Amino acid sequence: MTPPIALTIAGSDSGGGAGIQADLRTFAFHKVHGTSAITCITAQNTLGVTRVDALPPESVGAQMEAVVSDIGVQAAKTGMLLNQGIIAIAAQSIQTLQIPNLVVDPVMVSRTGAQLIDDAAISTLRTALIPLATVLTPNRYEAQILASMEIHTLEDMQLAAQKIHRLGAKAVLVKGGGMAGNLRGVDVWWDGQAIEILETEVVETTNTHGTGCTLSAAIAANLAIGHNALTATRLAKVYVTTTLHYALAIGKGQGPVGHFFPLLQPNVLLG
Ligand SMILES: Nc1ncnc2c1ncn2[C@@H]1O[C@H](COP(=O)(O)OP(=O)(O)O)[C@@H](O)[C@H]1O
Ligand SMILES: Cc1ncc(COP(=O)(O)O)c(N)n1
Repeated sequence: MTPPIALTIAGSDSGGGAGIQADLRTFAFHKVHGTSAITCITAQNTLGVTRVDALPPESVGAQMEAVVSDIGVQAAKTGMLLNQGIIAIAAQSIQTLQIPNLVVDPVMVSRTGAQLIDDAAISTLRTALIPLATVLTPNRYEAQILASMEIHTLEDMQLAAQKIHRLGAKAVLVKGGGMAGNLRGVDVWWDGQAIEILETEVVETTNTHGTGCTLSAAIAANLAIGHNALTATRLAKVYVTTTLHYALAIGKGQGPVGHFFPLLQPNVLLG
């Protein structure tokens, strides 16, 4: 068996809900072999992040080189890259290793609005990494920074997607999880030709930890399988909505989305 192969370049979430843990689980449930280049280690649970340790940028570059030179990848995604040095080496390695199909989740601001990386890192993300993206997936707050505008309405999401597209990504998906009301289930796609509104039902749960990581990993998995970028994104949106329906009520805070639904029928594996 020779499965499709995807690479996640992202941070570790000790609580298992987001970061590389969510990415590898998402790849597996798409029958895609997951590989990883770990950028940082967070001490994290459902209540928040208590500590972050970055890996040296050279370590991130070496992990990418090791995976691609031997195993090869059909798609990659980036998640929490943390600092300017890691962003620069990730961007450089993506080019020299000629990684096709890149999903950039520009992890900069949490859903609560807290900025996670400094201004120098945001600048390198903008100029070095975003232009390499096949699909760029900012949340509401990241889109506000990248488009230099406030986002309150569906029209604002559309305008922001168009403005951000000028940074050089092939397609931009402005995600609606941080919006109000029904817009929480709406993402806006712009690829320079057509606006597409990707809408699913809103799932009423506070257990939404890992939605962004899961979405971008699912897009990368679908690209590795061979879907075009818009189809890959539509399928990923349905996948993340399903994981919200099966979200895990664990911990004292915001629990993670749940990926086990294909295993819940009797007679699958141990049943
Ligand atoms: N309550 C919800 N119901 C349905 N879809 C949601 C909900 N919250 C987030 N999503 C979806 O999850 C994906 C991730 O979006 P978002 O939560 O905005 O990203 P991030 O985790 O980066 O802040 C998007 O496709 C968004 O539409
Ligand atoms: C290591 C790591 N990477 C990314 C996120 C963002 O998570 P979300 O998918 O909820 O936006 C996180 N909380 N931790």
